[in-house]
Amino acid sequence: MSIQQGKILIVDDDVDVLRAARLLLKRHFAQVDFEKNPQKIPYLVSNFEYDVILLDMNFTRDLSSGKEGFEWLDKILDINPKATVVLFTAYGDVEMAVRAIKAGAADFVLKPWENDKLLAAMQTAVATNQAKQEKKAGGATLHTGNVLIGDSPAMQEVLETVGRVAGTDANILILGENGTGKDLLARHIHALSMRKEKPIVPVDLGAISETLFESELFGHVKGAFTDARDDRAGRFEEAAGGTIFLDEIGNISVPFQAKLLTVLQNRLVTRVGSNKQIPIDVRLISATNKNIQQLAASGQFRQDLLYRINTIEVHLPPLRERREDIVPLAEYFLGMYRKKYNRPVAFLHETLITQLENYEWPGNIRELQHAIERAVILCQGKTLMPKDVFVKSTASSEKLDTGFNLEDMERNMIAQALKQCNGNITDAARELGLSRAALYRRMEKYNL
Ligand SMILES: Nc1ncnc2c1ncn2[C@@H]1O[C@H](COP(=O)(O)OP(=O)(O)OP(=O)(O)O)[C@@H](O)[C@H]1O
Repeated sequence: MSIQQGKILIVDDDVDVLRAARLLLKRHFAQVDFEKNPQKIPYLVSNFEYDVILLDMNFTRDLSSGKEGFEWLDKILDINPKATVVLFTAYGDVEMAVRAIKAGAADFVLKPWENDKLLAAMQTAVATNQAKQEKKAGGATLHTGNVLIGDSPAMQEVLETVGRVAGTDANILILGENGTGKDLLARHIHALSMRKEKPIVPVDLGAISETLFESELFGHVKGAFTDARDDRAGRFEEAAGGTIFLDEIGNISVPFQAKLLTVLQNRLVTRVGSNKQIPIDVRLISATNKNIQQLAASGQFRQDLLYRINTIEVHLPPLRERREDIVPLAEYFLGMYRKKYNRPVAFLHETLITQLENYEWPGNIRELQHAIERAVILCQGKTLMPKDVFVKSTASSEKLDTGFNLEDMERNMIAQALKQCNGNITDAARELGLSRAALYRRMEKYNL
């Protein structure tokens, strides 16, 4: 028996499954980590590189539809679009397998599993992932690269401010519309700080349910509630020595604002179900796309919490207010995706440049990035033309007359939800019952 190179993460809330799968896989792969709490997935996937993630489809919240597995799959692919995920389920059927593969999973294994089958699926997945990585080694940057482009005067001002404060421990609040680069800027600040050797732990507060809020942020002890089978550290403890990035902070309810404020004031957390106070050592960066001053003025956001988190306030301007960055960003994404997809295209046509510069980019850099990615895939020649980037949507006009079309209906519902929520992604995702990542992927698919 030989040990294959490969780093595997197993996520399953059934400890027996974890133990048995790990025992089997450990005999064949160099490293096998396991985690029983799916809420840890974003942290693990952001901070460690796994060749394959073996993901349970059915966690305690919902025992058979696999919905939770699909949501976690979406999240993983949002953090790392190149991740290789194999889904694991006791309730699987062919239909679910097909949906899983369509949603981006590499494979599907049924529980109870046959050792040979699980092993074969994992070996293939590891090999596929390693081939993908070798291709990438030609120099292509990750989908969500860490390069921050910003030569415009507006961005230079932002970068100058963060350059001055990154090395201090000051709390920073980043304000900006969806897709302006708040997450990227938070990582940039962390990378410039004295805490850079320690983790940055992102927490999407818009995606955490009220019931999980406290246990997620502050941790819990065994027996604190029905599913608390072990002691677990919260995100504040995980970020020890590093940075905690509280994204979508404008979304939390007033009672939780009070709890967060107490933790930030006392710099102590108490795990749910315990009365022991644990000191925390973190740098706090928060972000929101909401008008937080207005929320504070109307009583929806506590003024004292706002004072606590916005020692330094950084406004990330929308792309339409830094038009000088549009072409450098477009060129950067062009280079990144031509390598990723191995396409011949290398130039932006002059007319396209003018159109890119004049467009309003309501979805900001994320919209530009998706538009260029799609165009690179579609473009046949060496020069990207306006028609490659500004594709007219055909979904409703061409297909509806053939009768009901599921894709058209989905597209229309998403468009309506976005309109109703004034383009706010978090609110629209909630209305539609989707994760933000899933909504982004569909917006990209339907060119919305
Ligand atoms: N200045 C930049 N240079 C290069 N890439 C950028 C820049 N700003 C943003 N991006 C890219 O654009 C995409 C969106 O950025 P990011 O996720 O940081 O935005 P955000 O403001 O946090 O969005 P949201 O509010 O929707 O969560 C990411 O893929 C990011 O890497």
